[in-house]
Amino acid sequence: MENKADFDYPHTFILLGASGDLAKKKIYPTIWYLYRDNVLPKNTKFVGYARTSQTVSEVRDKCKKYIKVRPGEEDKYEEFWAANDYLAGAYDKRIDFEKLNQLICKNEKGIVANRIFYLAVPPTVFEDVTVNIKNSCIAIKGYTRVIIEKPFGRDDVSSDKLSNHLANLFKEEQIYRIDHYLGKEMVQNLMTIRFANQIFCPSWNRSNIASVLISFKEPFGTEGRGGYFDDFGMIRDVMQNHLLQILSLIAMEKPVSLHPNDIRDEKVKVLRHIPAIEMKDILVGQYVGNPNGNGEEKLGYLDDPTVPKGSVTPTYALAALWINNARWEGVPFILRCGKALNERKAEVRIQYKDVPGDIFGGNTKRNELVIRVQPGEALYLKMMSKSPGMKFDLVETELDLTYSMRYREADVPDAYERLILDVFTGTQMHFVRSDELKEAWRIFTPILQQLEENHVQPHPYVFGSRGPAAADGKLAEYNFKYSGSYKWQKPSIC
Ligand SMILES: NC(=O)C1=CN([C@@H]2O[C@H](COP(=O)(O)OP(=O)(O)OC[C@H]3O[C@@H](n4cnc5c(N)ncnc54)[C@H](OP(=O)(O)O)[C@@H]3O)[C@@H](O)[C@H]2O)C=CC1
Ligand SMILES: O=C1O[C@H](COP(=O)(O)O)[C@@H](O)[C@H](O)[C@H]1O
Repeated sequence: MENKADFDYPHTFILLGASGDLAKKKIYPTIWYLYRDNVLPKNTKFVGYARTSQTVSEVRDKCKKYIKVRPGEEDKYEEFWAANDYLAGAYDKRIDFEKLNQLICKNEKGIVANRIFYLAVPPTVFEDVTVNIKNSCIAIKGYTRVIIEKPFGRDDVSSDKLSNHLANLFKEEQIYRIDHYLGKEMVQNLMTIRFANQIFCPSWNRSNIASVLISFKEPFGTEGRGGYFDDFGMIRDVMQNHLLQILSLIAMEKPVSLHPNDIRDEKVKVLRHIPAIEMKDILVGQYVGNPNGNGEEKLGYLDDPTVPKGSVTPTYALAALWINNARWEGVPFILRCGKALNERKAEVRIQYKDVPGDIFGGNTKRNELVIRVQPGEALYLKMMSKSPGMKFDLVETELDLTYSMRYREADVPDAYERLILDVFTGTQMHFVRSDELKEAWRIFTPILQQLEENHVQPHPYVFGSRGPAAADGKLAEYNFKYSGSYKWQKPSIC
C-alpha cells in the first residue's frame, strides 16, 4: 500500500474511452467527487483519451447531466475541469500513444510521478490499448496501474487469453480488475458481519444453514442495448461476476489477515470447492412484453430491434451452486438475477434450518439473516418472539439495522468512488485477482456452452413480474422456504 509521502508526487489519471457512456455517466462524475472531497493526491491531473475529436469543454458538457455540483462548489468545479486535458487518438497507433505520453509528461514535475490508466473501452481494443500503454506510456519512476472493466473474456479460453496477454505486459500488482459490486457498502460489510461477530461465526455452516439465496433484480430491460447484451446474456453480465463474488465472501473461510492477498487466497480456495454448474441446477428466462404495461414495459426482449430474431439469450437466470467442503457440503447457494422484473433489489438471504424438537405446534418459521445491498442498505435478522401481552403466541419479527435510521448523517460513497480511490492508495482487496477469474470461468463455462449449443429455450416471464413462474418451484427444491407470513412494519421515523 502507498504511504502518505507518495501522495505528494504528481499523479495522472488517464481515462481511455473518454468519449463513451461509462466515462460520462460514471467515471468523470466519480473523479469529480473524489477531487471535490480532497481525497486524491494534491497534484493530480486528468487526461481523457478517445478517437473522437473534442475539447475538454465538450466533454464537460456531455457529463453535465450526470454530475452533481452542490451550491458553493462552483469554484472547485472550475478547478477540477482546469485540471483536465483531452487528446484524440487511435487505440492501435503507437504514435498516438507517444503523443499521449508527451501530454502526461507535461504535468509531471519532479523525478517520481505516478500514472493510473482506466480502460473504459470495448474488449475489442483491449489488447491494442494495453500494448500501447506498455510501449509508450509507462511511468519512468513511479508506478503505473491499469484499471480494467469487465467483460474479462466470455469463457475460460478467452479469459485465459486476456489474462496471459496482461501478464506479459504488467505485474499482477499493477492490474486492478473492477467488479463494482466489491465497492458496495454492504458487500464490503460481509467480512465484518461474519468475522467480527461471535454470534454468527459458530452457526455459519451446514449444521445450521438450510440455503443461501443471493438475488439481483432490475426493473428495466435492455433499453435498446440488446444487441450488446445479446452477446453476453444475464449469466455473464451479473451472475458469473457480481453474484459469485458475493458468494465467495459469504462462503470463504476466515483469512489469515486483512491483507488483500490473504483474502483473495481464501476466495479462490472456496471457489475451487465448487464443481461446474450442471444443467439440472439452472433455470433461464427471457422477458416478454406486458400488454397492460406502460412504455418500455410493453416490449419484450425480442422486440428490441438490436436483438437477433429468435435469440435464446437469458435475461433471467437462477442457478444452484454446491460447495463441496466440510463447512458447506449439501447447502445450496442459489444465485438469481434478472432484468425487467418487478423491482430493483440486490440482497443475500441466509436461511437457517427449522428448529429441531418443536414445542410450538409447528408455528415457528425459519430465521433468516437478510443483507440488503440495495436499495437502502440494511441488515435484518428475521426471528420468532412471543407476541407482546398476555397471550403466549409466537410472532415473526426482526432485529433490524436499517442504515438510513441508524446512520442518519453517514454519507455512503458510491462503489466507483471507493474503488478508484483504492487504486490511488494501492489497495487491491476489492479487486479481482486472475486466479479468482479463472475459477469463476471454470464454474460457468460448461453451462454457458451447453445452453448455447443446445439452444435451450428460456422460460418466458412478463416484464414487471417476479420472473418465470417455475423459479419459485426451484427455490423450494433447493430448501429455500418462503412462508409468505412475515409482515414488516416500517418504523415511522424511517
Ligand atoms: N430494515 C429494513 O429496511 C427492513 C425492510 N423489510 C422489508 O419488508 C419487506 C418484507 O421483508 P422480506 O424479508 O422481504 O420478507 P418476506 O419473507 O415477506 O419475503 C418477501 C420476498 O419473498 C419473495 N417471494 C414472494 N413470493 C415468493 C414465493 N412464492 N416463493 C419464494 N419467494 C417469494 C419476494 O422476493 P422475490 O421477488 O425477490 O423473490 C418478496 O419480496 C421487504 O420489502 C423488506 O425490504 C423488512 C425488514 C427490515
Ligand atoms: O455490471 C452490471 O451492473 C449493472 C447493475 O449495477 P448496479 O450497481 O446498478 O446494481 C447492470 O445494470 C448491468 O447490466 C451490468 O453489466
